[in-house]
Amino acid sequence: MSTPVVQAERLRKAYGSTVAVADVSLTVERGEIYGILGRNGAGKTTTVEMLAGLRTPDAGTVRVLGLDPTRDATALHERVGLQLQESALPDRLRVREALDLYASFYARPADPADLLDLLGLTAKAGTAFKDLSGGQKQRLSVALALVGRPEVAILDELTTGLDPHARRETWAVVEAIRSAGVTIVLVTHLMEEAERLCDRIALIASGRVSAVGTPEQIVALAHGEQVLRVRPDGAVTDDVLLGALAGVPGVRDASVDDRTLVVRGGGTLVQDVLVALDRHGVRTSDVRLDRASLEDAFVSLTGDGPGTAADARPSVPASASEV
Ligand SMILES: Nc1ncnc2c1ncn2[C@@H]1O[C@H](COP(=O)(O)OP(=O)(O)OP(=O)(O)O)[C@@H](O)[C@H]1O
Repeated sequence: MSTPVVQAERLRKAYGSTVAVADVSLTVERGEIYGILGRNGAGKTTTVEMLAGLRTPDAGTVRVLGLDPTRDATALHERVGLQLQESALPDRLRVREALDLYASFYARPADPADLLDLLGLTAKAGTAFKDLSGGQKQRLSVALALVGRPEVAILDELTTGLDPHARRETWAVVEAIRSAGVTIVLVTHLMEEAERLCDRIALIASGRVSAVGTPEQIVALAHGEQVLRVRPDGAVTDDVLLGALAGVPGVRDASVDDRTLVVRGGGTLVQDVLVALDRHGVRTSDVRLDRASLEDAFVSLTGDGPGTAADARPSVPASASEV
């Protein structure tokens, strides 16, 4: 196997008495979109700032493309593209001017016209920064991160504050960048974004990695595969419902919520549960089967309750699933 693009081992970083990153290890392979997922304050930004050489770890080691981001900053500057949260440019600077300016920092920059095209900004080349929409500003910040033709792009909270349409457009851009051969480290607190884009995800909670895997593996790690909801016809007591499931294969967990039986498990769960209920005289015409979501997995693996969504930034639409 080729050398990993990013290899971080046992990273730690504290700000005074606040331990932002307690113990983070991760390995990013060439060509993947690697997600760093966790709620606000989990330590994601501090982690990627150490990967980018902007902060020196208190302990642990980082290698990016085999180099040390702090010691070999000059060599890595050409090879790592960085898009940090809420990047700002002078109001009057026009899109094309910003790209030309950034291109001048590199020996072999990308063609600004190609980048504008890739990011859907060609029609905005002459527009001042202050007149761009939120999504266009984000896409410009990605263009600026890519202008040095990096092998790795680190993108932090890329779609925070964007409406669902702009968010989807930005996701398409991330996929296009990966198709162009760039390895991507994507920081996000949005479940949907991680699930949709990432090949692998590291779940981070309280400065530690609580799980690493493909979105499917993480979901499976937490819960198995299925969540079944059954609403009985007519009045049935909770005891009868739960009693009917005793010893049924595949059932891992069952509860009753507002007269609905919620069963988690795997295998032939639906069939096993419906047969068991029928045997106990419970009739039902309202059955729903969901795959356990990444959000369920997150709660189960990190111990963070769903109420944590209240910590999310207010600019993020409520429709997005947040951690
Ligand atoms: N420069 C700093 N000085 C002091 N504390 C900091 C600093 N930067 C971050 N922290 C604290 O470290 C912890 C981790 O912050 P960090 O920004 O790495 O988390 P995050 O997961 O990226 O969250 P967010 O998405 O909100 O940026 C938080 O408690 C934060 O308040």
